Amino acid sequence: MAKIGDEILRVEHLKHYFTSGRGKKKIVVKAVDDISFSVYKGEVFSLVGESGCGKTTTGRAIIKLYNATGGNVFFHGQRIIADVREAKKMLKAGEISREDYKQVIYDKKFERVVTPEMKKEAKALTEDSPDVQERLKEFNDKIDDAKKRVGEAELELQRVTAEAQADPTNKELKEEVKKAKNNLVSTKKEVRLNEIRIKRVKHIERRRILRRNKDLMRRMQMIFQDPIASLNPRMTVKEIIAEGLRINGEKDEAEIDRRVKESLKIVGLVPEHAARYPHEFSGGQRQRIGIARALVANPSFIIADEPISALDVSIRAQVINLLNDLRENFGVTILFIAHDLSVVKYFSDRVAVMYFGKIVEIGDKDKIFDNPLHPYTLSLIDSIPHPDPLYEQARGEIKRYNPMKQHDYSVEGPTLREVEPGHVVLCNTKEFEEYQARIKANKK
Ligand SMILES: Nc1ncnc2c1ncn2[C@@H]1O[C@H](COP(=O)(O)OP(=O)(O)OP(=O)(O)O)[C@@H](O)[C@H]1O
Repeated sequence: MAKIGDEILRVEHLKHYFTSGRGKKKIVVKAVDDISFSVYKGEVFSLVGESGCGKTTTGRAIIKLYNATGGNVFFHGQRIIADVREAKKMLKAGEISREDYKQVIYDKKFERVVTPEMKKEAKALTEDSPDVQERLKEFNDKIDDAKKRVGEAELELQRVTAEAQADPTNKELKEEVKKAKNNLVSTKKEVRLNEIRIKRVKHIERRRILRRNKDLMRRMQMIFQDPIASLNPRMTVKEIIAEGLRINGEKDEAEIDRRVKESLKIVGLVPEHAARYPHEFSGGQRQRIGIARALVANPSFIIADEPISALDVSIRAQVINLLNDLRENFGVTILFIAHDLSVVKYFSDRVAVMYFGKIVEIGDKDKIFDNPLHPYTLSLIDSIPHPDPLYEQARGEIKRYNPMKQHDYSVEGPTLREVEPGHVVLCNTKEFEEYQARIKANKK
């Protein structure tokens, strides 16, 4: 098992709402409704839940294929999604300092820097940067000082020119005019020089921000559910895999070639495959191409959105084993989105269970599968088909989750609470006590 380490991703109160229609006909679908969790280096963290509960939307919001409605997301400690509205509320309520609020604004700009308006945003961000502000102030002060001296030099030149005109034979005065002219030119040059310095500082900062942002987001990659729809049929395998490298500025053809071949090899394909088109491959091979495309960027974190559900049962295990190898050999952390619980049980370290846009339970795989607490998790686990047909026949009807019947939130609503170390359940106080009693009884 790979060593599990520091927090690599932190999701705080993430929301994603889809809206359609206007006015009275406006419909809001709260696909992801205030979810929080962390993912640690080297682990496989699975998001499970029935179709439509918001798993895919969560993955897409994290990698910024969607613009999140609210919440914060940190990746390698850097905020990549920032909630300005929430921060404003917290500032008003005195819950955060003005400095913290400014940081959120700064991060919001950083977040947007990966969109098409990259350069524009980086420019705005540059002008806000405290370091840049300090340097710009230094140069602006120099410009102000030099401009003052330009004014003085102009007056001096006028004065000596008038004197020289009044006394045209005076050689000394002629010399003074020359000196005054030179002084004016060099002082003007000083102004110009500092203006250029300002431009350069801004330019360098802008480049630095863009690079930081690209480098960071490149470390997060996604593997999609449908390997057919997610590969451009008109591009060769090499072009598909190399696309990400080219977008990120790689121009060296030999290097591109080397990295494409390396990625193909890791996913079990051969270099000769690079010249072919996606339709020449089977479903499983196409998914391998999708994985190679993600891998070429050397990611630390992969969001695998139902990567095997569109594949033939016979090749699912191969793709899962490949993902497992990536984790073992390259320390890649995986957010695995799936509804096939038997795969999740085999493949995950920790599991989060989602129901209608909310997380209802998070815990180590063993806790979720052997000792589920939330009634929705119980019904989900209960619905896993058992390999023994006799057992299947005997177990009777699967208990369906019915939130209206199974909870009483009339007095107190639920919040996510830690019922035992590393095991969090959505519950109110009464349920919390029941769950704790159940854990105690199970331990006896
Ligand atoms: N582009 C969209 N526009 C409007 N509603 C959407 C959109 N995409 C998803 N939804 C809705 O958001 C909710 C969550 O969908 P999502 O695809 O995230 O769920 P899921 O758990 O990944 O489901 P599945 O396992 O079927 O992929 C669903 O009610 C879905 O209908």
